[in-house]
Amino acid sequence: MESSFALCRHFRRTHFGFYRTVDVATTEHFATHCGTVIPFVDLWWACLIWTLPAGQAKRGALGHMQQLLLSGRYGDHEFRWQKMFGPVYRMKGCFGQDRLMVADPLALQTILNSPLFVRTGMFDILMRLLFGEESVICTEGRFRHGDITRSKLSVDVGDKHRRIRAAMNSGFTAAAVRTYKAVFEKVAETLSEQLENSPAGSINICPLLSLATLNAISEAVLRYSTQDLGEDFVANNVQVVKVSGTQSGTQILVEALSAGFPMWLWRAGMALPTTTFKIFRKLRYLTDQLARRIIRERRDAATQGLEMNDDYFSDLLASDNMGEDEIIAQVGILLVAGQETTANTIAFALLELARHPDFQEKLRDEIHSALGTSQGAGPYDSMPLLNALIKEITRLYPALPLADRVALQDTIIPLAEAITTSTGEQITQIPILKGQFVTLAIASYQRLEPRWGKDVHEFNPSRWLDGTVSAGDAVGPYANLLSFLGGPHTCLGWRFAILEIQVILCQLVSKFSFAQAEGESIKPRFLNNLMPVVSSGEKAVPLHITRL
Ligand code: HEM
Repeated sequence: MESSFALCRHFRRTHFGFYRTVDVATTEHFATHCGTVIPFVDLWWACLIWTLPAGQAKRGALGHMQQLLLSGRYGDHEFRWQKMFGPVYRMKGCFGQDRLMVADPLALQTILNSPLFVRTGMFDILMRLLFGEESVICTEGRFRHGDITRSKLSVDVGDKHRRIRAAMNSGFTAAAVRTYKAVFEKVAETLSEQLENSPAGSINICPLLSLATLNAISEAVLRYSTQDLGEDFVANNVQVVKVSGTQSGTQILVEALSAGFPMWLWRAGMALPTTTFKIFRKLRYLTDQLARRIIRERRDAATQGLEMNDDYFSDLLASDNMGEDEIIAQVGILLVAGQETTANTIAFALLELARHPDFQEKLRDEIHSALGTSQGAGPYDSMPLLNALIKEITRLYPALPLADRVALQDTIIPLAEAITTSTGEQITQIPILKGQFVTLAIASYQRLEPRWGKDVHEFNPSRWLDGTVSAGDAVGPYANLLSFLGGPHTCLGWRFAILEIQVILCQLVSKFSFAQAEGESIKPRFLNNLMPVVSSGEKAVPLHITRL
């Protein structure tokens, strides 16, 4: 450890001239993360920020966040910085905060698997407010001096996460997910009918996909159709999706300032009568009611001796691995985590198919011959073009292109490849000081030329078939990508999402042809999720869809 501290001091002197050691005790006050943005408008801070002289002062306060989060197309600046500075570099967050951008695979793997790095910032707060402290995504505990000691954080809380994850995993193993195939096929059929009945002209496929993916999770995991969820639930869900997809410089600054607020203040803030908070409060209320209803029904069925075969919630209740409150807390995260992420992935896939009609045609041929011989679990995993397409979309459009972490103590992270520092020195490991903010640059990692090929910014599914992609270490669970993250918090539903995407794409491409709507430029933007946005700033993928 001695040498690592020496290296830290050396690194700090040479490369972080003015870098400040943030004491763990004060980490929270520096938790001014802006990597994920939600439209909370804290009135006091908003007023204060609006009083900043427009233009330069605001841009100065935003640091590099302006370019990182507000560029016309996600990655315009970030991918250029990576080209200029390599896979690890320093940048300025809001109000002069030092941030380390990390896209090196070994460094990412180390951080994701280390208890010394915890999630921080608005994303974390949002998850706690929406789903509660018992939900699997929040069981890590928020790092607050006085609340929790460092050893407690890494041992007790890690144990709780492991226990809940293990119990929840029963519905997301490869075998369990295969049983959802019929549900996905039914969802894809409903979607096809909706497309057939849509008026002629271009159709924005995003709202239909959002409903389809909500339907898939609800049917597969809860055994409820969207009708069973109720109109109120579905309408509020549409609102949640809408309010989550906005962003501005003021919002980023407000969030940067308020991300360090204690949770009790945030919870109290949830009572404010703003539109956003009302929608979020309703989501919590409705998911809580829904969860209680499900548990009541399952308990009643058990009392009456009714068999509930392959029912996820009956299994959770029977297993005794989670308390009732813990089970209730998982309903919201399950419904929300897999909805927009999956819907946007399918929307980007259809968009790229519309942009590449030749590939679309070849894929259609593959689907027709594979589905003609379909047996049992279906041929989805053995369709090369389909899977190359899904991997390529997942690479280019990760739902979460950035994730923020803070270091709980001084440590060293190794690099897969040496980097050259500002002083010309070559280093193969980076000393990290406690309190350092680290951004996991997921989208940048997925555009590293040595790993994915020279044309990393192009849509080229063939890279997955012709040996261009280098095997490398297993960083994430799927195709070495980090779109489903990695480490203990790897997406619980990644297999579910892949099968759902396979089934929906197969049905749609076999029945319809997709072409771009003229004159519309669609770009990926990061508004909580990476999403397709049209020139008006709205989330949309308008396509000409023709029944074959
Ligand atoms: C293309 C679709 C999807 C993508 C790209 C995706 C991505 C992610 C990512 C990046 C995380 C980590 C978030 C973090 O810890 O900061 C995550 C976590 C999670 N995802 Fe997904 N997800 C997808 C679909 C799904 C589906 C369909 C479900 C469930 C049915 C699901 C359930 C979850 C849950 C429960 C977690 C929390 C896991 C934990 O903290 O242990 N996801 N997902």
